[in-house]
Amino acid sequence: MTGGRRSAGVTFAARLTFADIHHHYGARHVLKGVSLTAEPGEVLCLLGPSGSGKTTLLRIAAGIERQSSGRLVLNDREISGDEADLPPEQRGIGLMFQDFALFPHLTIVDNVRFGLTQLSRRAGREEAMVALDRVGLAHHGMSYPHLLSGGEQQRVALARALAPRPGVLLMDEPFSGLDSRLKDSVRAQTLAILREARATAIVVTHDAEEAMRMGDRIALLGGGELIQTGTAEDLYHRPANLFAAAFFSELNVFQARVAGAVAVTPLGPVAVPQFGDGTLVDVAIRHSGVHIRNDDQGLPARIVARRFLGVEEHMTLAIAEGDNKVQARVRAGQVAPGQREVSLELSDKDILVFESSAQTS
Ligand SMILES: Nc1ncnc2c1ncn2[C@@H]1O[C@H](COP(=O)(O)OP(=O)(O)OP(=O)(O)O)[C@@H](O)[C@H]1O
Repeated sequence: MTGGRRSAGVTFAARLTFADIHHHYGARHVLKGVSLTAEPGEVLCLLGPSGSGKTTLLRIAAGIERQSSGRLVLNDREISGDEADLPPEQRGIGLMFQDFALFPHLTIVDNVRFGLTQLSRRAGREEAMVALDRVGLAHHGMSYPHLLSGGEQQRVALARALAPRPGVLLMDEPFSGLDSRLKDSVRAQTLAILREARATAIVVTHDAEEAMRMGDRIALLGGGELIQTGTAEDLYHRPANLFAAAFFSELNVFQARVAGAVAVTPLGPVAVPQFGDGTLVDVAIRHSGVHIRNDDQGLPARIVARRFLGVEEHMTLAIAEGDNKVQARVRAGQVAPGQREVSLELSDKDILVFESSAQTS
């Protein structure tokens, strides 16, 4: 091996392309034509609710599951499709499971060596130590898993997955087993290690905030379809539809029919020049976009419920006219404890309008 310890263990990041992947479990169509590319060296977060097909897509990439149709291409080489179907160990793709379970009876270094079966025992141990060094745990090589904290065990699992230097590393909910206080620091460490190893990583999560914290890009899956791919900013500011918007923000949603380029909602009229008259639209207003004014010049409303959340308060408000309720997140302390009547205004940037999928007439 050439190079010193600090530069050792760098992977040759690969590009992985999913081309029109379909998958069925019996009669259930769980992936419906997913086309997606993870670029070399990027961290791509695969985000979606439970059952959207995230794990199935990873299993297909790893070669544990064979897709019903579609191709997988690593760099320019088909690894699964009409021409080829390489077994998992020949794909150069690493997989780190949700329950990163380590073998309790093996030392840490032997746990990491486990994925290096093609090497001699001695070379395997050396490579395992390089991988442990990368995650800052070389000094624990001769320990056993139960002596390590949850965060350290997670890093051992990461070292094990990186040790064979996969071109692409797949991680299925890698932080779900950690308690919430540990999660932030382990996530930051993992990201730093992935960057240093220059690995291409696909990270599955159902947590939009986690995807925003980790991903260079995010691919949002819903019902087996790819809904939208982009940066966190793209998905937050320009969601493709109501599903994507609701994944990234808490929303008040009102349905309205456009008349004269305006949609009238209980919170007032919203200009919608992009929609023709008669179009049924969903007007989504972020909870964080409903503000309490310091004067009485806005829309009158009454506080029905309020919950203190530290920096913010979550409020349920009844609009004076009609029987509508809206949710708002406001700065804590802005409204006096006993105050009931308030005046509302909206920030334009927190109003998102989509053609309604429920096109009833
Ligand atoms: N082996 C299987 N046999 C039959 N159906 C399956 C199998 N594995 C998954 N499914 C179904 O396929 C769909 C997609 O599952 P998948 O585990 O890929 O979703 P997911 O987005 O990873 O969900 P989660 O976040 O809950 O793990 C689900 O409806 C699931 O019930």
